[in-house]
Amino acid sequence: MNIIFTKMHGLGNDFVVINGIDQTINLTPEQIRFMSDRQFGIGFDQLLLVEKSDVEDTDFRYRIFNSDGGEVEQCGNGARCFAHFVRNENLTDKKEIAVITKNGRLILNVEDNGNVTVDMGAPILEPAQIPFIANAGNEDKAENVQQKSYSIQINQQNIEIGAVSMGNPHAVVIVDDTQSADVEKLGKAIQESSYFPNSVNVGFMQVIDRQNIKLRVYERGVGETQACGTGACAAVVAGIVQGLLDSKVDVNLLGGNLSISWAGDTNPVMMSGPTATVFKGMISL
Ligand SMILES: N[C@@H](CCC[C@H](N)C(=O)O)C(=O)O
Repeated sequence: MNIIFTKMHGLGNDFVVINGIDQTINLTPEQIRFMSDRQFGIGFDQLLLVEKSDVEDTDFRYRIFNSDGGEVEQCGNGARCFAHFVRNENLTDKKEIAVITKNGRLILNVEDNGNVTVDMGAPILEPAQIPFIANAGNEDKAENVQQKSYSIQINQQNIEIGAVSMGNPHAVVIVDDTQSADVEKLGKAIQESSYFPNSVNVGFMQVIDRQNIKLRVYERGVGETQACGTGACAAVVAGIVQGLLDSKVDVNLLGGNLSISWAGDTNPVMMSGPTATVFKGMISL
């Protein structure tokens, strides 16, 4: 099988994007893992598959696979790349594009300056829906009820986290300095803990001031990436809930900056940022 793909990235979070409307694509997790390999394959953090939508008032279906081959609910940087991809492939000429993901509906807006603003929907803070088990392994502790932050036990240490779903699960740890944070060791330990039954993306946030944060993210199914769009949204939501941030925040990730805003409650989180197309290619499987 020959597959035509486009390599894209959003702030260095890189993707292989495949037009599954003009090509018949059925990939196994093994094939995705092979393609994601940076030595033996193409190399990417996520594979994005564009399909026709069977949902009313929605232009496309947008499927997301991590480099470990697992299909996931949401990808913020990917959504921005997706918007440019469907326009570049002449699949649409719309500037406002509605897509359905495993998690629900997203609205993408291609701005005149080329940036894409995504309505990421309202964040979910209710533990059971993230899913997050606040009292895992210690059922006599406080119940699994919504709090501003939670203390969890990781490697015999108490770690304070914010827990947020942006369609996919996120834990947010506040650190003094993202540069010296033990992103891989702590990220992996939180991911593997019984607090998050579906695993979790772990963000390490340094609050610079009320409108600026630095963020590194250890992603589920990938490891540390240069940027994570849903991670940026989750970190800003966690910071706002804890009273540390204003409603509009610049998020400085390893690969560059995203602008995130949230007016609280059931309002949607808005994410704005750039995308880039790197090359087009064909792979034979
Ligand atoms: N890089 C993404 C998130 C991709 C999915 C994530 N690794 C998960 O498993 O939930 C983004 O930009 O949001």
